[in-house]
Amino acid sequence: MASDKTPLLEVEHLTMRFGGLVAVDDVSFVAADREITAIIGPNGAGKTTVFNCLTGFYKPTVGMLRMTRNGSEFLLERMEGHAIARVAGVARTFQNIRLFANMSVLENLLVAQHNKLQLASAFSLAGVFGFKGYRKAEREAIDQARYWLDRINLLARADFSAGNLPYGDQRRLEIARAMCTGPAMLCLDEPAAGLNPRESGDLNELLTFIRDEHKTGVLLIEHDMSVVMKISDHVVVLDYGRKISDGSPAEVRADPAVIRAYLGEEEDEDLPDEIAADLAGKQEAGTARPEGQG
Ligand SMILES: Nc1ncnc2c1ncn2[C@@H]1O[C@H](COP(=O)(O)OP(=O)(O)OP(=O)(O)O)[C@@H](O)[C@H]1O
Repeated sequence: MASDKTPLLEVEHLTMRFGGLVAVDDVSFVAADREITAIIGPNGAGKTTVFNCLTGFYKPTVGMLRMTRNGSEFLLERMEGHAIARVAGVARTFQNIRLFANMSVLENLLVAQHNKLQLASAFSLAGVFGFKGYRKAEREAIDQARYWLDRINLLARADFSAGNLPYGDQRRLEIARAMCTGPAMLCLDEPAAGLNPRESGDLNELLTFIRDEHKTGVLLIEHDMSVVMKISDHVVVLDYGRKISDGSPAEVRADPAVIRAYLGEEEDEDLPDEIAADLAGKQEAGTARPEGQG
């Protein structure tokens, strides 16, 4: 473990089997609070399965997932997905964009705050009668949405249909939507997929802002090494479901086990430096922008 900071998420001996296939095999790591932790690895390494276990999509076959929020501990493997999001404060985005394409940009951010508004409406009565508490909650939800739209430079397009935004803006709107839920940990599944270099730069800036200004832990699955190596505080590497490396970006980048996993090298402890340095470039070249986007 690379960091001595406060643990936010402790994953212990996580194993997920699908019949005879072991998608995640005895993986342990710690993601610290207020840090960006990246989970990387070749296709099929088990990264998304880890996310699915964390967010309640799957019940792990074995293992413990302990989340600490404001001094309270939550065992995620025992919780339902909605409680993981609402009580433990784990927010997530997916590999494919899941905005409400026909709703406006602003509405997408208000929908994310539905739980808060529902509580304030006493499950509809106070909302129907326009009670003060509800109106206040509604104003706060709009303020929160406007704050994040300003942050991602979409305030002027608040009334546009989300589905008509350029691809990179949609990606950042998804992150803003997740942040409107006030999470303790933000889980992002390949947020840089399909982004051009300028959009990747904007993404890096947004994620470091979330970490530094909102003191939120970020867990990131990412293939784009220009993003991973630039902004991560800590990198965990999976291959065939097993953890093969865990450390700072520099440590992981120079780890022969990681280079072998990515480049398919034979056992060789003396890999030349340029191959290690090449790792970033090769991964970048492999990232394709989805067809018809942006
Ligand atoms: N619901 C499922 N049922 C059966 N096998 C699954 C299921 N989900 C994932 N797998 C398998 O588990 C393995 C790990 O998949 P996973 O999607 O977690 O990998 P990944 O590292 O996220 O890959 P990628 O980078 O391609 O998204 C793969 O062999 C995949 O086919």
